[in-house]
Amino acid sequence: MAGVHQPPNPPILFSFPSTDSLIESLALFILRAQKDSLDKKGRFTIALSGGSLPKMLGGLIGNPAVKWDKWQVFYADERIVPLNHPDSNHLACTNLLFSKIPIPPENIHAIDPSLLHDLEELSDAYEKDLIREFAQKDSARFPVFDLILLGMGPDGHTASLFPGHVLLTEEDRWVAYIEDSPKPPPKRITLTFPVINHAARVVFVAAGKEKVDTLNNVLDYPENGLPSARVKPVFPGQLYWFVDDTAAEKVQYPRTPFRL
Ligand SMILES: O=C(O)[C@H](O)[C@@H](O)[C@H](O)[C@H](O)COP(=O)(O)O
Repeated sequence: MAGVHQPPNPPILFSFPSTDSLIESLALFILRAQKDSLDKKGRFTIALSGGSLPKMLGGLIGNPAVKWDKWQVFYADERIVPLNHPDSNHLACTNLLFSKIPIPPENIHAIDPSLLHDLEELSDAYEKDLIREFAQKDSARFPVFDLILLGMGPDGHTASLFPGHVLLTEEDRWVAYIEDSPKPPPKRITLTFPVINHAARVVFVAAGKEKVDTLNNVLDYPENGLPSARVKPVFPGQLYWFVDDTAAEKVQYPRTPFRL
C-alpha cells in the first residue's frame, strides 16, 4: 500500500492570540475537514472530548455551511455516569452544542446508559457501535475517523489515556475502559491509541496558562512519552495543535501561520 512505511507527519502547531480567534479558526478548519470528507465519502465522522473542548466548538453554531445531518459523532472518551449527570461528556456536548444545532439525534453516539453497571459490556457495545459505522464502509483494521478532537490534561493525559497506565500499550481494542482514572470520575471508556492514531486528522485544543508546562513537554520533548505526545497519526494522517499564545508561552516548536 502506498505510503504505509512512511514516518508520521510532524505535528502542525497553530497558536492564536485569543480564545475567540482560536474558536473561529477551529470552526473554519472543521468546515474544511467536513467538506473534504463529504466530497469523498458523503459523511463526516468525528470524535469529541469532554473538559473544555465542547465550548471551543461554539464557532460552528448557527453556521449554515455545517451539514449536521451528515455528521456521525462519537466520543473520544466518556465518563461512566448517567447521560444526564453533570460529569457526562455527552451532557456537556448536548448543553453546549447539540441543543443549539439541527443534528439528528441518531447521529450522536452516546454510551448505552443501561450498561453502566458492566464496563466490559458497555465498552464492547460502544465498540460495536463503531464497527457498525465503520467496518462495512472502510475495510481498515481500525476505524479511520475524519477528525478526532482532543484535549490535554495538566498531567499530559488525553481522552482517558493517563500517564503510566497499562492502556497506553493497548494494540488491539478500539474501545477500552478504566476504573482507576486519576481524574474523577474514576470509571471511563476511551478510544485507544490505535484508533486515535488511524484518524485522518487529529486536533488537540489547549488554551490557558495551566497548559504551559505540559504543552512545552509534549511538543518540545515528545521523547518523554506523555500520553499526548503519543498521538502520532499514521501517514498520511495529520496531527494539528490549536493553542493560544498563553499556553504556548514556553514552546520552542515552530508555529505555522493559520491558513486553510
Ligand atoms: O473526559 C475528559 O475528562 C476529557 O475528555 C479529557 O481527556 C480532557 O479532554 C482533558 O482532561 C483536558 O481537559 P480540559 O480541556 O478541561 O483541560
